[in-house]
This record gives sequence, structure tokens and C-alpha cells, in this order.
Amino acid sequence: MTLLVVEGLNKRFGGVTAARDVSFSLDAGELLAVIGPNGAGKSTTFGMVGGQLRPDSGSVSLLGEPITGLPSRAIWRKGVGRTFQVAQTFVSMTVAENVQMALVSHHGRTRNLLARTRALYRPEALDLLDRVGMRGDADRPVAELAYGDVKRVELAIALAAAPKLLLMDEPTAGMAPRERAALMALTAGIARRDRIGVLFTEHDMDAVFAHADRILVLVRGEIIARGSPDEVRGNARVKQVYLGETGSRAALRSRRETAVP
Ligand SMILES: Nc1ncnc2c1ncn2[C@@H]1O[C@H](COP(=O)(O)OP(=O)(O)OP(=O)(O)O)[C@@H](O)[C@H]1O
Repeated sequence: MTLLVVEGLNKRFGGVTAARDVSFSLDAGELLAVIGPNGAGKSTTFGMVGGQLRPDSGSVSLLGEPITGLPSRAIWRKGVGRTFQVAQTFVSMTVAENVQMALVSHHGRTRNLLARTRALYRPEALDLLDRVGMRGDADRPVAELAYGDVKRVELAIALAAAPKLLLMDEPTAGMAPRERAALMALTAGIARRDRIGVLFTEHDMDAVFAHADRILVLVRGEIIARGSPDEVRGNARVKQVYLGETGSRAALRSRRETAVP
């Protein structure tokens, strides 16, 4: 089933073309990675899908319904969740309370009294925490958690809204390599089982090539390649303008590391 259809999105900021004729689609249960160098237009594309940015032209539809230019809250209500480069949680609250707040919000209740929130949706929150492997930490304040665990809680918060589509902006930013692999594997497992479409940006190519079903490569606002991880890895233009560059940076880094005693 086609979940998301993006057609001919364009966005300019003054003299800069941040997105030019960006078109793609995404199925339920599919993981689509958007990669590209800094300034390629990844965040701009996300913003236009999630409603943070209004496109100059083009359209976005979710399950056949146009959502182009709707405010982000309306798009969230239609089933588009989002996680951010820096995890968005309430650090003074416990893990469970953070997820309960998200459930309260999803069910359209006002987040008025914290005391009431503490009693609401606790079993549902514990179930969600179970799914991300954090049930044992339910009553710890988020402030005490390692960053990788905060990201798991953020995933549970996003799942509380029962999303059809998850937009994940660099989900593994700031994490150690082992934690990154674990978070991506967890996300991919949940998405495939629950038929949630995931659109994600990522600078960690290991995470992208291990978990994306398909990859879009953006350079200066334009899609220069698209396809399966193998197709994109073997694409000469991608190697030349992006992966080659990343590879040589990585090689430089490892040379520097060997040079330092
Ligand atoms: N609000 C804005 N005002 C002006 N220019 C912007 C704005 N947002 C983005 N741009 C420009 O649009 C281009 C695309 O930026 P965008 O943030 O979408 O790239 P990106 O691929 O997400 O980059 P990064 O990997 O660094 O996050 C860049 O040249 C950027 O400077």
C-alpha cells in the first residue's frame, strides 16, 4: 500500500534552491533513507512533508489525502510522527510520565495537571516502553538515562500517537556506534511489524545501508539517485559526489588516528 506520495516539491530561500522537483513515494512498513551532503535539502524536504515548511509548489499526500501546506499539528493528527536530531523529552519527568504525556496528547486530552497525567494511560505507556526495551526504567527520571536510552524513550513517545508515517531526522546523531546500530535495528523491527513507513535522514552510512529498503540521494536540492542500497552504493555519480567524498574523509580520519600515539 502506498502511504506517502510526494510530487514535484520545490522550495527556494532567497537565491538558494533548497529543493527542486523532489518526488518520491513510500509504502507502509518501508524504510526510506534520504542522504546527501550538508545543505543538500534533507531537512527542507522533511519540513515540507511534516508541515513545518510550506513548499513553493508541489504536493504531498498521505493515503491518498492531500496534506500539502497543512500546519504540522494537523499533519501529526493525520498520523505523521516525528523524532528530532536532539531528543525531545521532559528530563525532569520519569520515563513513563513522558510516554503518558504523549498518550494524553494523542487522545486529545489537555495536558493540564501533572498529578492527573501520572495516573493516566500508565498500562499503555508500559506496553510502549516494553516495545522499545525500556520498561525496566519506567520510573527513573529521564535526566538519569544514557543518551541512547533517551532516544528509545523518544521513539516510544512517537509511537504513542500510533503513527502511520515516522519522520526521523538523524535518529542516531550523538550516539556511540553500538547504540546506533541497536536503535536502527529496533526502529526497523517495529516499523516492519506495525507497517509504519519511516522516512529518515542519516549521516551514518552504516545505519543507512544496513536498514534502509530504499535510498534517495539529494545534492543541492535535487535527487541525483534513488534505489536499493546496492543500486545506490554502485551508482557512479553518487560515489563521485557523495559516498566517495565520505569515504575519503573516513580514510583521512583513520590516518590521523593512527598517526596519534
Ligand atoms: N530557513 C532558511 N533560510 C534560508 N536558507 C535556508 C533555510 N533553511 C535551509 N536553507 C538553505 O537551504 C539549503 C538546504 O538546507 P537543508 O537544511 O535542507 O539541508 P540538509 O541537507 O538538511 O543539511 P544538513 O545535513 O546540514 O542538515 C542550504 O543551502 C541551506 O542553507
